[in-house]
Amino acid sequence: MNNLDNQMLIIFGASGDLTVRKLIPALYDLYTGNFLPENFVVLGVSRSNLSDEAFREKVVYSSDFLKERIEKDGKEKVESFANMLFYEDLGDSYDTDFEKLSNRIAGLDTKFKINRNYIFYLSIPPSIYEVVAKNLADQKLNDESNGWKRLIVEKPFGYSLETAKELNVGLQKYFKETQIFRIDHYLGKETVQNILVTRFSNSIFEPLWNRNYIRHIEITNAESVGVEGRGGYYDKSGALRDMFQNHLMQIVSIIAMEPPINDSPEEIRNEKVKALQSLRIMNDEKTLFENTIKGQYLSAVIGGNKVKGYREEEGVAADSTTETFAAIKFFIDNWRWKDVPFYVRTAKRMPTKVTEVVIHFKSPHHQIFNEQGVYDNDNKLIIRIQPDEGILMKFGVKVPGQGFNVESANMDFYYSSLDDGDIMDAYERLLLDAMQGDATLYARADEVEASWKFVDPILNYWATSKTAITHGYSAGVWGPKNADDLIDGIEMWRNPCENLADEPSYCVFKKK
Ligand SMILES: NC(=O)C1=CN([C@@H]2O[C@H](COP(=O)(O)OP(=O)(O)OC[C@H]3O[C@@H](n4cnc5c(N)ncnc54)[C@H](OP(=O)(O)O)[C@@H]3O)[C@@H](O)[C@H]2O)C=CC1
Ligand SMILES: O=C1O[C@H](COP(=O)(O)O)[C@@H](O)[C@H](O)[C@H]1O
Repeated sequence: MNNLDNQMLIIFGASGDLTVRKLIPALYDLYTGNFLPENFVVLGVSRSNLSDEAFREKVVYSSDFLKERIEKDGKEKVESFANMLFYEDLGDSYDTDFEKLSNRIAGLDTKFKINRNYIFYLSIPPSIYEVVAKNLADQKLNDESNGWKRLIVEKPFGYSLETAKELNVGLQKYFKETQIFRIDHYLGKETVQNILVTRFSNSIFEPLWNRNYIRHIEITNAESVGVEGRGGYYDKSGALRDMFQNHLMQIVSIIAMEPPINDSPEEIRNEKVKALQSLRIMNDEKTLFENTIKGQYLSAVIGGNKVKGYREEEGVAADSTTETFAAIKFFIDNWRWKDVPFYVRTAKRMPTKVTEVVIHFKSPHHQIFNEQGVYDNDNKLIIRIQPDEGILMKFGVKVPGQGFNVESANMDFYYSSLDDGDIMDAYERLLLDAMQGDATLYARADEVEASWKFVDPILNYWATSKTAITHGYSAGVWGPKNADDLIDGIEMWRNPCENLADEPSYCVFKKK
């Protein structure tokens, strides 16, 4: 048990996929890890008609996502967790019944001495975020004069700059910005947070972290899966909205930010937003044509199995031009990053699941030694966000023997090598932070808007211009060939696993 305030987590959309697959397992792990407050209640809310018992059955006892943990922990532990869960239905519409909901919350509050500390988690379609915020406010459930109130909002946060702004205004009518927690689960990943520590607690990195020493920065987010039954949603979204605008822009902001004066949520987010506000907006057709590539996966046979092409997926239009691959080259116009290209790509149906940031350092000003083998004359710092979380440093060493020949060597750190190397799941970490009132790892309104401001012109260009071609790529390769043209005159994308001897841990798919 820890010293968190007693509190209630009210999940809207409690019958949905996210609750079952992510939120309840994260809460279960917080419970078994003794992270929850002494008195803690979860109230699930949806339109479906469920009793408390039926809700517990659905999200705990018959959960595929808890199966292993439940088997390990035994009946008693599971029951005591399940007994914290309650359910209330809201009828057919989220427009009514909030008085009934408010009464239920008050009843549970009194019974479990919750002291009116509430987190409302919106795990519902974004179209009703504002309605729920309003209805909560009508019931004074936003009022912090007695107990604190927090509102967690799921992605997508808007569909464009305009809709994101509208949503911010809509929510801020009822909740103060300090009460609003916009979740981005990439910020909950240990390795994303570790970028801050790597940069700002090591005097060997930060002095080099600028245009004087860094040649370019590359970020790859690859998934081997396709749209996995989410074709209907994905076809209206695409890779740029689904991954780039939020998760990858968050990583960019942490890589690019200036040192904050301390580690408070506001200071860290102040610096992140400044980096996002310095993104060079691409407004003309020529720049957009030359710096953005979109692609869509085609059917292929992978490991003897036929994999569907994107347009054959359920819920996807037969003539869809929605991108499942996006690669963007861009610049950050500030003192630190002048003329340093950032190359960022994200895609589904790639050879493996991997997310990594590669800092490519410049070559020494004057090279006096011979190169040998694969040594390509520059140092690389590779931050493995997932899987095999860790950091790989590539540097030149002398080849043993006569002369001064140089080859590339690795210094490789794996989180799993730490004694306490167990990594908290992102949702577990983010829920715990919200329970503590720590918004560092949540996106602020201005960050979201700055990111949309950069992404909007790309989306508009892709949606309207004849020059914005959707390039096909076979499922299971590293995207369309054209994406290599983005990296001009330097080298190709660093496709992980091309040199197996170099990075064996990454590359299970190749070793099979
Ligand atoms: N699933 C995931 O992995 C991820 C989801 N998200 C976001 O989380 C949120 C929830 O996602 P997910 O659980 O997958 O969604 P689901 O489609 O599973 O639905 C979530 C809940 O919303 C309720 N609901 C659906 N339509 C309406 C409606 N028109 N009015 C009121 N309630 C409705 C459903 O319950 P009922 O019909 O009983 O009311 C259900 O409980 C979304 O905003 C999504 O974008 C973000 C990242 C990942
Ligand atoms: O938000 C999303 O993220 C997942 C990828 O998350 P990860 O933690 O497994 O890297 C992605 O599959 C999904 O399309 C997107 O909506």
